[in-house]
Amino acid sequence: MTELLTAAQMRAIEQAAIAAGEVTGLELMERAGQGVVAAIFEQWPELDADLGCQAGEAAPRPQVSPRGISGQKMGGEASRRAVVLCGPGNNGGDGFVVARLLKERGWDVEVFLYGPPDRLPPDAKVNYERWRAIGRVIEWTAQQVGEEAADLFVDAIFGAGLKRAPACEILEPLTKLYTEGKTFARMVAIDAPTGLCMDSGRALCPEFGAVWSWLTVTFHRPRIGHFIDEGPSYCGAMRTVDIGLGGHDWGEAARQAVADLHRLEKGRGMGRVVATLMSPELVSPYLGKETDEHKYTYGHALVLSGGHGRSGAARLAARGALRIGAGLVTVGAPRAAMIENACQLTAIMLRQMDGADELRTLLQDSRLNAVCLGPGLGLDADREGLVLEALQANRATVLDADALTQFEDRAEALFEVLHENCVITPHGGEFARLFPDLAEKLNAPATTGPVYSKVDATREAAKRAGCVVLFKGPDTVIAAPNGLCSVNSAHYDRSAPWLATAGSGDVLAGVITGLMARGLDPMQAAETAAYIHVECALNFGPGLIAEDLPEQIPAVLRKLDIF
Ligand SMILES: NC(=O)C1=CN([C@@H]2O[C@H](COP(=O)(O)OP(=O)(O)OC[C@H]3O[C@@H](n4cnc5c(N)ncnc54)[C@H](O)[C@@H]3O)[C@@H](O)[C@H]2O)[C@@H](O)CC1
Ligand SMILES: Nc1ncnc2c1ncn2[C@@H]1O[C@H](COP(=O)(O)OP(=O)(O)O)[C@@H](O)[C@H]1O
Ligand SMILES: [K+]
Repeated sequence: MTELLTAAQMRAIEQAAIAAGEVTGLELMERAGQGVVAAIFEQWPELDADLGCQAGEAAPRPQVSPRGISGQKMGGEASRRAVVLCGPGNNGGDGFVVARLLKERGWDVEVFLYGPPDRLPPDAKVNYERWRAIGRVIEWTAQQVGEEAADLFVDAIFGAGLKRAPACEILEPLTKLYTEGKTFARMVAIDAPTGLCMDSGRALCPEFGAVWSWLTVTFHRPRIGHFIDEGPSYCGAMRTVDIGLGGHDWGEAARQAVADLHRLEKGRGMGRVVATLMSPELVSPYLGKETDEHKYTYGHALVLSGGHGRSGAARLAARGALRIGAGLVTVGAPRAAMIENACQLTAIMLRQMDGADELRTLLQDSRLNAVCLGPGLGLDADREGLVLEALQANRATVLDADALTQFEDRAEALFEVLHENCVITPHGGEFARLFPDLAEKLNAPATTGPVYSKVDATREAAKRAGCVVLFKGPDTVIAAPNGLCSVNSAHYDRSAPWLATAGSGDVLAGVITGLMARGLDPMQAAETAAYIHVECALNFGPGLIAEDLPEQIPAVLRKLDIF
């Protein structure tokens, strides 16, 4: 399990290990530098002379292309030359270690320092001196940095200590190098690209953003900002290096802290629960079916259809619910949409259902244990009654799309009736309709950190709504009212841009509904569905349309070893 930490939590873990005498700061810095160098050669093996690669060989295309620009062939003349850009703190200290280790491997290394050497913190100062014994340090000038060329650039300017937007004289020359294609070769960020808030994934400098990197190497555990918002675009590819802090099981400690809501609210200190990064181990292990059971064991999901010509979204959701293993799935359609639904449904059942009264009658059947409303539902006045009726019936309920938009400007009315067995699944626009103040905070320009993040916003929304909120995107954030939070990332090796297709969210809503029909609690259903949804997209690959998603579920389940 991967816990995503805040910068403050990471600092606390380091300090605890140092205070306990397990390790010194200097040792951690040395391991960090070693880890960065190892990660560089893992990412670009052609740079490792020991592997016999030729100097000046072309760099492979990075896994993620900042701003979509693909990797470029680098100049051969300047091969094995590194430019290490050091800042005034311990991030700079890591940079001096990297410079020394590269020099020891025969590299030509140029080191720039931003800030006066006599103000470096102690560990960084030691490594500055060690470097000075073998190489020179050039005082930072924007002009000189902007003229550099190298096989490898190392961003060791700011990491976890970043408090405000870096000065223009730092970011401007790096932007110049980037736009001129010089850092296309290889730019590696230590801990984080300079300028990126590690808690939020937001860049602090409105003019220059943060440093576009091809590889970011962080330590112990990734931070939240590596996985949400703009973070992944700036980070390029991600590697997390073990620096020997493994004894601190922060993940478990953080989960226990959930019980203490007072501590949760204290803000960004030690008590704040971290988010979890979704991974296969966190997918519910209870998705298989047992030999002796029958269909009603696995629940009966009801998906409400929109009117004539608007019923496709409900069928997508229903298909998702059935494929994930709900025992039975019924589409409830208004009279006008009965024929089109009947023509296209087979294993999924169909019931005519016009209006809230008929929904109430239908839900007298207690076996209908999960309801999905929203996909294609429409915004007619009577739709609100359907949503309220479904919520009053106290079933596991998933609200998406129109069921959320319906309550724009009247979100409080919805929050009053939402209950703890609900999941709401807004995309950015729907989130802003229900939580305009949170969306405003999230989108407000920020120049000082830590910045209010998508994790903060989703957790606050869940608390306010009193149910699980799944805030969609390539960085889907899922939060429960008790503060539990996870991030389902479709970045790095899980990049799934083909999910940006009409109807994919409808399938997700259906899969969550199917899982809740099967008895999963709302948080687990939302997390599991979000993970499987991205896996389906990855399994299918390019050309994906929403109809393909449910059809990938069997293969994804097999891959997860679920039978
Ligand atoms: N001993 C340790 O605790 C370890 C620290 N490590 C490294 O240390 C880094 C954190 O070091 P620091 O806490 O010294 O912080 P940084 O090196 O990230 O920042 C240096 C200092 O710059 C100042 N600053 C912040 N924003 C600024 C701005 N916009 N303009 C000018 N100055 C600004 C702050 O006072 C900050 O303390 C990590 O990112 C990691 O790279 C690693 O070596 C692992 C071990
Ligand atoms: N670039 C992307 N990478 C990965 N997932 C994405 C991307 N864009 C959208 N998604 C996912 O696709 C789904 C889109 O849902 P939504 O916006 O509700 O679309 P629709 O209403 O058309 O179904 C969400 O699950 C979202 O997380
Ligand atoms: K950095």
